[in-house]
Amino acid sequence: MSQLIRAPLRRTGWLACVSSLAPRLQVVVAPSSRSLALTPKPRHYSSRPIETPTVPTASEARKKVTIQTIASLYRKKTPITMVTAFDYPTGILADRGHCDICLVGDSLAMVALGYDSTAMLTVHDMIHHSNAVARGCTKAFRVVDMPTGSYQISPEEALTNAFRLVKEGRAEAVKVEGGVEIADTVRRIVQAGIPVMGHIGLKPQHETALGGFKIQGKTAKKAEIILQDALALQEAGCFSLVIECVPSQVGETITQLLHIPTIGIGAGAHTSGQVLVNMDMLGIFDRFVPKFCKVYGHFGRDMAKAVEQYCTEVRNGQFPDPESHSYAMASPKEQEEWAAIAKNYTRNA
Ligand SMILES: Nc1nc(=O)c2c([nH]1)NC[C@@H]1CN(c3ccc(C(=O)N[C@@H](CCC(=O)O)C(=O)O)cc3)CN21
Ligand SMILES: CC(C)C(=O)C(=O)O
Repeated sequence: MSQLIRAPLRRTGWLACVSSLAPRLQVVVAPSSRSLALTPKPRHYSSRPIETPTVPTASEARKKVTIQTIASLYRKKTPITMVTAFDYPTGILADRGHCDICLVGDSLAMVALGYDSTAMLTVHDMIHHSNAVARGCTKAFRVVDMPTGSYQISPEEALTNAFRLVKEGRAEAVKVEGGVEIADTVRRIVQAGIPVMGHIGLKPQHETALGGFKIQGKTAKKAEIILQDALALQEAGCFSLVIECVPSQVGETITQLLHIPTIGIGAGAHTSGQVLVNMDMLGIFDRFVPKFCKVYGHFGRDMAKAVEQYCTEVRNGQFPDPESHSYAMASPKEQEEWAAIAKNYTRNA
């Protein structure tokens, strides 16, 4: 036991979980080589635990969020929380933050891949990112954006691509932007058993047609078109709708007129839930910050500071520390022998 887990003095964070599992795994004494191969071996980490644990244990214990959980939160008028994720660590973050829904949004094109818009993303890109998120996010309900061009050609092609996101990308639901014009497509996907989230108001995939990321529904007539889109998507079977960048009154009234939950982003305080892009609310993406976004931490700045400090310490010899960040030979005797061996070698010019 002591050889397998060299218990550090401070057992915190993930290492605490690993070492607390170890005794249970250890009592399995393998009677044959076959079962030996099946016995899970505790992993040995010689690294120290991180100083500040990031795992509140209660979060690990929380139940899987399903589509019924979402419906139940909506019935109880409990605000529904959604945050975006695009890879393994941000998927973990969605779970540890106790988010109900984790959205693999196509905003990842801008915040994770550095594109100027979401237009260039492919189904393959979304599968790649969604899979990484699914490895980190196992509790929140995972919704994956269908990239532009993957659902507009025909309902058949949309269904094929939705199934790819489910089968290859482990999506639990897909999200599509649009209204009346995509209702048949939504119906087709829903009938095949894949939950669909709609997205109305500002549709970032229509950016060039709209002339930019602009507030939608500022006049009563334009707000009514958004309402009609909402009703068409509800009718087609969407389990929920994102409403983006509309006046609060529009977000509120549409929410009141629907019997499915609305998730707002820049749609005021009276939608059934809220969503933000992770890198915006963490203060990491700073190419632009939409007015609707609240920045909850300045991690971009802090991360840059940390990398800068590391470089400074390497340059001035402070890192690595000869004790805490370095390894020793097996014994002083081995060390002496190694020095003696090294003397037999000369440096090539
Ligand atoms: N980082 C990031 N955050 C997002 O929320 C986001 C993306 N990327 N990419 C895809 C879409 C684009 N979105 C955006 C982007 C910018 C604004 C924005 O700056 N809007 C103006 C409104 C201007 C007006 O019409 O008056 C604002 O001032 O908030 C809004 C939504 C939302 N999505
Ligand atoms: C802005 C949110 C709702 C989204 O669709 C995305 O992240 O792509």
